[in-house]
Amino acid sequence: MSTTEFFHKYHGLGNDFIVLDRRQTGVDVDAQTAQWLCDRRLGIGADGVLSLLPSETGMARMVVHNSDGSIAEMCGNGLRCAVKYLVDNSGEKPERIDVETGAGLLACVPGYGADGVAQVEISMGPARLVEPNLPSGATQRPFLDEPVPGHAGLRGHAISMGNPHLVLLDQPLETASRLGPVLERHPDFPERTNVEFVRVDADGLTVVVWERGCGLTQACGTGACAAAVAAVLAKRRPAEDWSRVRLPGGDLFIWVATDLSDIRLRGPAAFVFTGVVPDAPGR
Ligand SMILES: N[C@@H](CCC[C@H](N)C(=O)O)C(=O)O
Repeated sequence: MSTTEFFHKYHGLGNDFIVLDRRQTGVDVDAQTAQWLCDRRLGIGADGVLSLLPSETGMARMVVHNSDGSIAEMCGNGLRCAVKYLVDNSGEKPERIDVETGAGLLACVPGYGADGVAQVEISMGPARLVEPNLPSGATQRPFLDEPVPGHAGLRGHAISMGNPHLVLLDQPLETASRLGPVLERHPDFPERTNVEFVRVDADGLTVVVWERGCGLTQACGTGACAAAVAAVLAKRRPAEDWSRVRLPGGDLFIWVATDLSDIRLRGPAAFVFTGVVPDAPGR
């Protein structure tokens, strides 16, 4: 006998997610189910599934599945959506909540509007330059403004926000759909990578992201953070100041500590609809 489970659809600047509140059972979805739920023709449709699981240190532990079923260590837009779900359904208006993620326990400060949480500022933790999921994992040497092996003329910064990013500064944004899928699977990134195509503007950045496990998205929070970190390291944007990051779905605001020990992300989160999780085909 199948039991009724509700899903909750949210988005952050058009980067959309299915939230499953599994704090009672503690059971995550499997890769195949996540892939099917995200399918825009055969399932509910989303860029990812956010499973909210019990946590001893935070209000929940968030596990992120990309639309291809793979697990991501972290998701900035997804975390803002998870915070909106958790707070709006708590009956309280806390000044801050903590959520456990693959990038650590992260502090989230909700901003309230007429319909509950309207935006969230997250302390995303440090940007990491030497990590097992980056090229630096093999060399123990940061990969910053280096030629991308096998791609003449391309230079990149490899930055982890928990999840891996290859940031290409001054790379024409329209090359994202052609180069993104190839670079996502670059052999120097052992766990594949997200890829940011970045234009540096006078007052901020314009970014298109090819996301690992989902392709082009309307916005990517960790991608915006990685792009801002690369721009600070390249001395193209100031540290310790808010930068506007323009994405296809709208704007995020990013703050980078000089020593990269704290990166902050601010942006909106919106509720779309709730429904009953359908039975999987063939069940
Ligand atoms: N859209 C997200 C990132 C989601 C995970 C990413 N595709 C990965 O595999 O690392 C964000 O807003 O950060």
